[in-house]
Amino acid sequence: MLTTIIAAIVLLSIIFYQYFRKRNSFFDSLNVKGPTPALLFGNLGEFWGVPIGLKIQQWTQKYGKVYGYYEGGTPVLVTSDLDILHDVFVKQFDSFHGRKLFPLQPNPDDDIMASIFMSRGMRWKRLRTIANPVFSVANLKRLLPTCEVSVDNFMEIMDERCQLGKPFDIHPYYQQLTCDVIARVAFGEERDLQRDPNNPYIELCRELFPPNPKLSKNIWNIFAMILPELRFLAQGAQDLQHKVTGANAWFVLTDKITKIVDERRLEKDGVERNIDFIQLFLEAESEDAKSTTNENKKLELSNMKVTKKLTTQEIVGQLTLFLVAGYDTTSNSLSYITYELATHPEIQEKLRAEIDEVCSGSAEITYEQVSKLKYAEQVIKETLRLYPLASLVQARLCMSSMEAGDKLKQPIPQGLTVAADVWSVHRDKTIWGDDADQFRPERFDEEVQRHPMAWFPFGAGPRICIGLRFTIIEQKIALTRMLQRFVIKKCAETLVPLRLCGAATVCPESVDIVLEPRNDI
Ligand code: HEM
Repeated sequence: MLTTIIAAIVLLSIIFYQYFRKRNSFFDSLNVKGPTPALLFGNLGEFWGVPIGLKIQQWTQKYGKVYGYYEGGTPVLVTSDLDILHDVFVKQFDSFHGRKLFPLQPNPDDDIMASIFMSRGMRWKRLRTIANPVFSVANLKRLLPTCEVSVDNFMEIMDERCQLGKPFDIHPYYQQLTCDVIARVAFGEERDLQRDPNNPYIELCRELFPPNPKLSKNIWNIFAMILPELRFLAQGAQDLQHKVTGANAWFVLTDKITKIVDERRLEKDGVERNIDFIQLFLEAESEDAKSTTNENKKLELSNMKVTKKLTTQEIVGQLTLFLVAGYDTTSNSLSYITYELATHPEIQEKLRAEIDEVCSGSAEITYEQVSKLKYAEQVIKETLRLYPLASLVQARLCMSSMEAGDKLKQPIPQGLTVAADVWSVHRDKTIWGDDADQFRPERFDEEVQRHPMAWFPFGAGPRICIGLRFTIIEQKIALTRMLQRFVIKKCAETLVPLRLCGAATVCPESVDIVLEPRNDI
């Protein structure tokens, strides 16, 4: 009996060992280099304590512009080659319309709440076609006054911080601001959430973007990464855990937002409201859930017709995503900008001069004024060049085997994830010059012709960030009000250089500054 058990254990060990070895030789078979994977974990262990985007950048320095690593059992091809990136994100979109799959995410093809972000194929096309007009110039103009209300409330808080005259970390305040803005424009929130200790969203949002994710919270995630074939077991275990300990932040948020959408539906006609995303989505709503089924196959964008209808669950899915996407990215961007302005007083002065010239004397900021803030736009672009904070999501799943770029010797196989190393591209001296690591917004002023993939903090191609114009407006309004009133100063507590952390996005550990009132007005 004992001998049989030992023999079985030995046999199983040999089978597992062979299986993991074969799995870890995927890139060898494609003749693609990369960091050596550990038998079970692949290269997961190397992400410990380092944001993934930055680890990938370090590997690029070692292995070059195309290499592969293993996220547990999932091989990921990384590239910073501009032509391959252009093929994957733009030219060959029909073969790369799916995003990288996260280990425990619901199946994007049949999740009834799938957002634009997660969906793919026909379903993505349909959701994107419906959501695009929400961010049209006409709607952005209508949303601008709502944004201003939030920024005015934010300025009151900043006034108080200024009067205290003490250093403080501005990042959590920007998080409150962007959460408030998106809650107003997405689902018509009217309370000032920035001062509300019971803000129903902020802690949930923070939970979804922890600066230093704890292993214990992600145990099922890690299990699913190591054994993707058994992810259904991890999924079941996680569901059970949620039943016992309470749902995770995403589901709590979707519950809250479902209630808001339901209440709005019951609202009588004629209630006066600022325009918001719910309103815009409800106009495109339908009960026809069947119209959402996806055909996860090669897209033929040019021949595709889409039904302009949304189900209630889809509305909730989109709103939850907008809240989460709009909150974290924009607050990080504003924090990085504040750091750069504090450490580059001459750039801050130049930006202030532009703001004074374009916006002086007007109580409200108009869309036309925002559009004239060219230097502000350069400051935002340069910040996002140095800190492409959302690089993790700049990846695609190859939906059908495809040749990409001239430098790959064989087609990219179906099912392989291709990730962009945006940090390396954005700091590449051959693209940006010897001062690539310096903060110099003027570089976006020059008439230099660059490759279309040289700067892409918002992604590229048909799946480029839908909130791009919205976030630029929001950031310009916040910067305008800040510089109209204060001088942002670095202080002994300012971490120079910044320490970066984060998981889903790369964020500054803290941005400690002092606000001084302007003495020239
Ligand atoms: C500084 C601010 C922001 C940055 C850096 C950023 C960055 C990105 C990136 C890199 C992507 C992936 C693009 C790709 O895969 O090619 C993305 C997608 C997306 N973003 Fe943003 N984003 C920002 C703000 C926002 C805001 C304010 C919203 C909504 C209000 C938003 C909504 C979305 C959505 C819905 C997608 C998915 C688009 C699709 O798959 O079709 N983002 N964003």
